[in-house]
Amino acid sequence: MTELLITGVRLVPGPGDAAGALASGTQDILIADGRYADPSQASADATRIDADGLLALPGLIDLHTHLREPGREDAETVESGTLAAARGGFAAVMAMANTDPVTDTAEAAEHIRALGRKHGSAQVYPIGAVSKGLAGQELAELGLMARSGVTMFSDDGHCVSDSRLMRRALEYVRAFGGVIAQHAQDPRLAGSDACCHEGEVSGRLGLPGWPSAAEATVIARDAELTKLTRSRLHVCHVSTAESVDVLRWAKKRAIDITAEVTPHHLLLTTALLEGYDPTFKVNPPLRPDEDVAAVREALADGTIDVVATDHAPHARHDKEHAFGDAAPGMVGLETALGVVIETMINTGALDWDGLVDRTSFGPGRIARLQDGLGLPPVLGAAANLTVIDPQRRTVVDRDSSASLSRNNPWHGLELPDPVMATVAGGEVTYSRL
Ligand SMILES: NC(=O)N[C@@H](CC(=O)O)C(=O)O
Ligand SMILES: [Zn+2]
Ligand SMILES: [Zn+2]
Repeated sequence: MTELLITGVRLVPGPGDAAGALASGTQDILIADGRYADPSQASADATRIDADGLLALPGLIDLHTHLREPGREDAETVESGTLAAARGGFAAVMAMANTDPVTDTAEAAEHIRALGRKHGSAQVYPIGAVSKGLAGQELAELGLMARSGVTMFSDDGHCVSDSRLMRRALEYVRAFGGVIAQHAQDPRLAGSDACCHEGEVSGRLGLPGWPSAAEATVIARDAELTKLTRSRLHVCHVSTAESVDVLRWAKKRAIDITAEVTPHHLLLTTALLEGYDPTFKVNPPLRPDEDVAAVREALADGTIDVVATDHAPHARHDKEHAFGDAAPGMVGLETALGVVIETMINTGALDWDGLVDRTSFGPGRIARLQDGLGLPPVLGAAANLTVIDPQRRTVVDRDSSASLSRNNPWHGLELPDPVMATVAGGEVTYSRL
């Protein structure tokens, strides 16, 4: 029997009152053989972690991680990416399908799961592609992938722009309670060269524009298709006020739609593009202040359900190019919780229960994860826990990252650096205590 006793920690079990959940407040938490146990039964030789003054949250879950393995192990591997996840407080990550080969079969999904079991410092759940090879033509083997345990499907990196294919995908996953996660980008309004929010800055810098309408119109169409098929839709990386309006409208009509916002869209703005530094190139692009305010407000009121990182590591030789030619995407696993604390807790927009909902319970509900993930700690359940010091702050240094990539937009910024220990699936995956 291995026993871990976390002493004097203040537990934030999250909103709601689940039967048998540990009470909120300061206490000792015992994890015996990976499961929550009665701390009064701890043996004398239990490993002790002194967590006086720290908070314990249900383990974070990231719905949107790019691990790059198989195919681009020079940018990230399951090992390095999940190490970054553990350092960021994540107990589990959902791995996007845009690898090489694409995760578009049950075998490919099983391969990701096996890599996660072998090398993972976080639990790894594969996301299946919607279309074969992400080509947007033919549906992938959604049913077979579902039978192998896949619950979420996405062509992320590409939009499922064909309305008929989107309708078929939504119809298909409805049978088994799956969800389609859409990268909302109308390729006719924002093509593959679009790299800057369309507005004053894009005009002045001479960068191809990505209008807000390219996102909002796809969300509106997909909401209608979700209603038509009585299925379930999740919207990736929502970035604008117009998209938030569409989400509010859809939710009011009881359409089964959820949405995520990234840490970078909660804090960074279009103004950063002035220096043409490709570190700040991302899809969808960074937006102006008004949009940042709108997505924060939407996350606070629940119109946007969750935070998801869209951790998108890129090797130097793909990123260090002229702005227009560089690969889009930025890393984010290690800084995500710090950014959410800075933008949502330190501003009073969310309380700790709200943060637990947006970073753990919400993602767990959307992806329908099992294994004690996204739930309040309950005696007997597998432990997934993030221990934090919300006061701790650091200047971000891209070179101290566990990620293999250095496309870090937070480099040089002072941010909360809260994560002290992470427990995933009953195992301590990271600790600086
Ligand atoms: N966000 C990005 O700019 N890039 C992502 C793909 C995506 O999330 O659309 C990537 O895979 O690099
Ligand atoms: Zn995307
Ligand atoms: Zn992505």
